[in-house]
Amino acid sequence: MLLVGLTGSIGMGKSTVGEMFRELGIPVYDADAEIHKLYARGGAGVEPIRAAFPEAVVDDQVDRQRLSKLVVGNDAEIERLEKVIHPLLTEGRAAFFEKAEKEGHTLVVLDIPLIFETGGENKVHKIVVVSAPAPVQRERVLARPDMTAEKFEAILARQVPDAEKREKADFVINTHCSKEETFEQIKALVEDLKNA
Ligand SMILES: CC(C)(COP(=O)(O)OP(=O)(O)OC[C@H]1O[C@@H](n2cnc3c(N)ncnc32)[C@H](O)[C@@H]1O)[C@@H](O)C(=O)NCCC(=O)NCCS
Ligand SMILES: Nc1ncnc2c1ncn2[C@@H]1O[C@H](COP(=O)(O)OP(=O)(O)OP(=O)(O)O)[C@@H](O)[C@H]1O
Repeated sequence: MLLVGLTGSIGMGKSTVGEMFRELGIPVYDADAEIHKLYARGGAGVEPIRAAFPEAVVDDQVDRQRLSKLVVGNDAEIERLEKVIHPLLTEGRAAFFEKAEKEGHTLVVLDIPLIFETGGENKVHKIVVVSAPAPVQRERVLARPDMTAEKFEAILARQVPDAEKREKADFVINTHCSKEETFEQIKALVEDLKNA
């Protein structure tokens, strides 16, 4: 089974492109959605996080904002968090692969926002990076509710730069165009990958 990593910096169109793969019948594993499930009330991550970061759990669920304040920008604390979360993610991913294999899929997509930042690039066969010019990215992100220029700059500063992602990619999807045009790029890419 061919494992394709999908990534891109904030606002570049990763979620939109992930949906396009799904529309074409390709199973997509969404790392961020899995983390949300782990952190929700009753999720498998709540008690392990409570043990490691007691202040991050409120009302029996993980408060991402609080957790973020405790770990983001502190390498040692991020590492401590990853030691708790990554084994749980690995379990869920194994279940995803098993299901896809049973259903006869030969190609799956893993939507992993921080694939380069977390060393995930060695765990997939091909990497697709979604990209658009910086001013387009900025305009998209600043249009979101609760977003400020400061917040955007802080997130950008912690992500591997777009230029470096593009360099490391096997395929770059341009999202500075209509969604129809992006969908055409995805259809062509899927044909290429299936014939690879
Ligand atoms: C730290 C958490 C709570 C922050 O959540 P929040 O919703 O506030 O923001 P988001 O997820 O977009 O992350 C914001 C920024 O935090 C930094 N960051 C988050 N996780 C990591 C990490 N594992 N390594 C390095 N930087 C990280 C990045 O700079 C990122 O851009 C969350 O990202 C988390 O639980 N991360 C641990 C799980 C993980 O390794 N995720 C990576 C994707 S698979
Ligand atoms: N051709 C295109 N392809 C993809 N997205 C597009 C395109 N044209 C406009 N957009 C818009 O750009 C925005 C990209 O948002 P999306 O949530 O897909 O990005 P993301 O990379 O997943 O962001 P984040 O990293 O914050 O999760 C959306 O509002 C989408 O409608």
